[in-house]
Amino acid sequence: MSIEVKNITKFYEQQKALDNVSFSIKKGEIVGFLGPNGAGKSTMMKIITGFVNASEGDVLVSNFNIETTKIDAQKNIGYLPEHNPLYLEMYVKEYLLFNAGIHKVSKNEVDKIIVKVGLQPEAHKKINQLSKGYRQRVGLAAALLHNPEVLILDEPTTGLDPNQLVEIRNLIKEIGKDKTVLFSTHIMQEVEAICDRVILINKGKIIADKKLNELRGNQDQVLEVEFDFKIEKQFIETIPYLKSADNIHDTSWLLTFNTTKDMRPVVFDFAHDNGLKTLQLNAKNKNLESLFRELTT
Ligand SMILES: Nc1ncnc2c1ncn2[C@@H]1O[C@H](COP(=O)(O)OP(=O)(O)OP(=O)(O)O)[C@@H](O)[C@H]1O
Repeated sequence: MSIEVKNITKFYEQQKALDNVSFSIKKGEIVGFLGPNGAGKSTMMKIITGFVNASEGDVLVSNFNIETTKIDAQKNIGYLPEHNPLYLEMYVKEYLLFNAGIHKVSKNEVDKIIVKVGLQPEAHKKINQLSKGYRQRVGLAAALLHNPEVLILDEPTTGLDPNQLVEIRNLIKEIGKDKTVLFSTHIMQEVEAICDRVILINKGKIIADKKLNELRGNQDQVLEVEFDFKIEKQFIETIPYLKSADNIHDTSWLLTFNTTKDMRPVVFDFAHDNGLKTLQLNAKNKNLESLFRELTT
């Protein structure tokens, strides 16, 4: 395992920010850490990276305990904190060389990282002359310099315009091909765009830890269908996998199925075989965004 979080609880004085949180992330996974404001995402990331101590529990990064073997653990971690603290008066390359010095990384590596994160066009500028998207690239470059196995990115896309957003998401996806990545966000679409697993946290507790397709697969399938004639409910109930059928009005029905199989062709054939015409047939499934809202409110 690249990251193992075992029964972490964190108190800030009386307030419990994390409540017995456990999860593990395998080498090479990109995991979205999703939750509303104040859920405990940043606190969890600060504990994983060793900047804050837990009140209870243990974290291992690349098998090193973050509290008892902090230096070894931190060698394996690249961290982009929430507000990406950069020295704004420094030139991009100067800043990265400064970081390279701290990690005892060669100048050569700095040039490679600049190319990797697409900073070449802006590398000659001062950091305070850069757009937010390019500042994020500088933060990412600094996090990647010592070639860590694990990347912890705290809301890396917050405040970016739509173009920069797509660029940074693609970059994270690209970097994630050979790193373990945990990144936080409160945007479900972002998780869908970048990763295949999501850990959902709310009020300090993990409320879901699933592959995205499992999350989707757990949902009932809901179809809204309109026929050209009024029919009896018991007639509709002969359709397989039907969980419930609600008559919205005269000839329109809301059908809920308990299967992942696409039921639209089945409903269409049912109508055809029984001399009915299908005037409308729409999938009404909740998207993951509304599922997230349901789980966290
Ligand atoms: N240093 C601190 N002292 C006291 N309370 C804190 C401290 N840092 C965080 N908290 C509290 O702990 C809870 C979790 O905060 P945290 O920043 O971890 O949430 P988050 O999920 O990262 O939120 P956001 O999405 O808004 O960044 C919040 O109620 C917050 O007010």
